[in-house]
Amino acid sequence: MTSQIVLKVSGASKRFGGVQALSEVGLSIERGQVYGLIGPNGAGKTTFFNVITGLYTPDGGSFELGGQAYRPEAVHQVARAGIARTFQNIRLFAEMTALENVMVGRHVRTQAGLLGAVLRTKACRAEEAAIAARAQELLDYVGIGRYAEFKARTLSYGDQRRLEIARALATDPQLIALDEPAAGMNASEKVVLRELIDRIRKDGRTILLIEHDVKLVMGLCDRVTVLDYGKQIAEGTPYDVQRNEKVIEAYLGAGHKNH
Ligand SMILES: Nc1ncnc2c1ncn2[C@@H]1O[C@H](COP(=O)(O)OP(=O)(O)OP(=O)(O)O)[C@@H](O)[C@H]1O
Repeated sequence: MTSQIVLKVSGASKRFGGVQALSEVGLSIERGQVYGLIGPNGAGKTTFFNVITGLYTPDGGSFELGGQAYRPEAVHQVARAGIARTFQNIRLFAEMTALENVMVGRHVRTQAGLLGAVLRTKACRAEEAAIAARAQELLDYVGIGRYAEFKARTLSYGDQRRLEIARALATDPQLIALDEPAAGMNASEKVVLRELIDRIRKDGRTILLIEHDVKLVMGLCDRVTVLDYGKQIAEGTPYDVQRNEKVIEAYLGAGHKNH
């Protein structure tokens, strides 16, 4: 039976010199949930993402994905284990087309070896065609299918963010981690983004989200963890955390620049 808990993290810690960026942070995300990670600037949200996706080596903690222990030691291992992510500062291949960007994501899940690719074997060509077809489907799914042949850098900001989501979906992840997907979007782009995240959830995916737009978080998330100075100060439904005194203090307290 597949586990109902997609991601389980306990005691995740990470220190940078004198800064305890993460201090014993733990959370469990159930299949089909949209889970929010919020907190003021410098709270440790990006560090948490970087730790679970293998970009930073944690100082401590245990990590399970789909009921299996995994060690977040390298980005490609984590991608294979089943976490895909987007970045706060969009990271696309600017000179490649939208379709090619998504095809790169899909290659995580394919078999053809380097030799096959070089020799252009029949099996390899068939696989490549299937990858392209699936990539086009994903571009259609996120609403930018008509830009398949456009270079990534020529797309609008909102469309580049959608392209990153399509690329993440291409790896068929157990968990999709979105790092500030609404950053820099205007109000109408946010509405479309919200619909897209809702659709991804309805289609059975599980989503972890860092987001500063409180309205978006409160409207979309099933549960929320709040970090402050690397510590987890609250966990619960959006309704509950909004009323939590520690959370109110963290956002309103001195020393933080609020969004
Ligand atoms: N690579 C690094 N080297 C040194 N310190 C770092 C590094 N990454 C993060 N930090 C520090 O760790 C703390 C947490 O930073 P982090 O970026 O995780 O916060 P955040 O919640 O994502 O903030 P923001 O909302 O501004 O993106 C901060 O004090 C930051 O300066």
